[in-house]
Amino acid sequence: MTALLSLRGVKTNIGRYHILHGVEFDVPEGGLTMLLGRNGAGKTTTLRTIMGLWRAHAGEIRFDGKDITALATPDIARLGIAYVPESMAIFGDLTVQENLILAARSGPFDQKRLDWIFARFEALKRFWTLPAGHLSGGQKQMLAVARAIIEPRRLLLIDEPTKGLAPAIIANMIEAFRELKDGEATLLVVEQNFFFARELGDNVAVMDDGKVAHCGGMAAFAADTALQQHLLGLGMGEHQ
Ligand SMILES: Nc1ncnc2c1ncn2[C@@H]1O[C@H](COP(=O)(O)OP(=O)(O)OP(=O)(O)O)[C@@H](O)[C@H]1O
Repeated sequence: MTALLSLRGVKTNIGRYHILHGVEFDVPEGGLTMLLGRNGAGKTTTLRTIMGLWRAHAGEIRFDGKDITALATPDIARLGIAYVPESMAIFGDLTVQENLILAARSGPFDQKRLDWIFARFEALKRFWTLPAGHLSGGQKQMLAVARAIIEPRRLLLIDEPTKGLAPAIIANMIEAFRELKDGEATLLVVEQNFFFARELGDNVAVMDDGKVAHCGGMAAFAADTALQQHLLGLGMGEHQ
């Protein structure tokens, strides 16, 4: 399978701290790659570096064969890459509707797509005209994901989408991500919820101390409790 995104020898410093020490992995086109690792391993920094929000000072990031390492964030977004940060990038003073209007950059909503989002994240329909700042944490998370998928994207970078979500909404998110990855998009998802990771991941890259320590298929990783113990501290079956 060809790689839609590939990182080679990526090093990122934040101020005087060396955070990424030569990150290397591929995200195959189509399907979902899970980026796992202990707290502080460098997962968020990796997503931010791909998006140009931190600058890689060494190495190379290629998207669809093009070197994007030195591009500015808006130019990276224009190539069809969307990023949902852990801190939920939504506008609290604007309504749910206005948040989605701003995210739909190419014009009016595709009603079929909006209905598909409403079917999975019903609260967004219910609170359509409410300022987003009034939503619960989980509902804000739904809105942040909805903003990223309101238009078709080639690659979605999503940081901990299930954080603070009730199990029923996690099930809807699994369904939405499964449909996206089987259809138009490739996904790279940081996740701590191992049930979600195992359910959805086709591939996995596991970070440890600013590097990728393991990458491969999710099925093999999910079956290897010794490797999980070594890289994550706990087996995936122990986290539910
Ligand atoms: N703005 C910053 N200034 C200094 N150090 C930072 C900054 N942001 C992150 N770091 C450090 O970089 C390292 C990697 O952080 P990062 O957020 O990428 O890890 P993570 O794997 O996403 O962790 P978590 O699972 O806890 O979110 C950590 O040691 C963190 O303290």
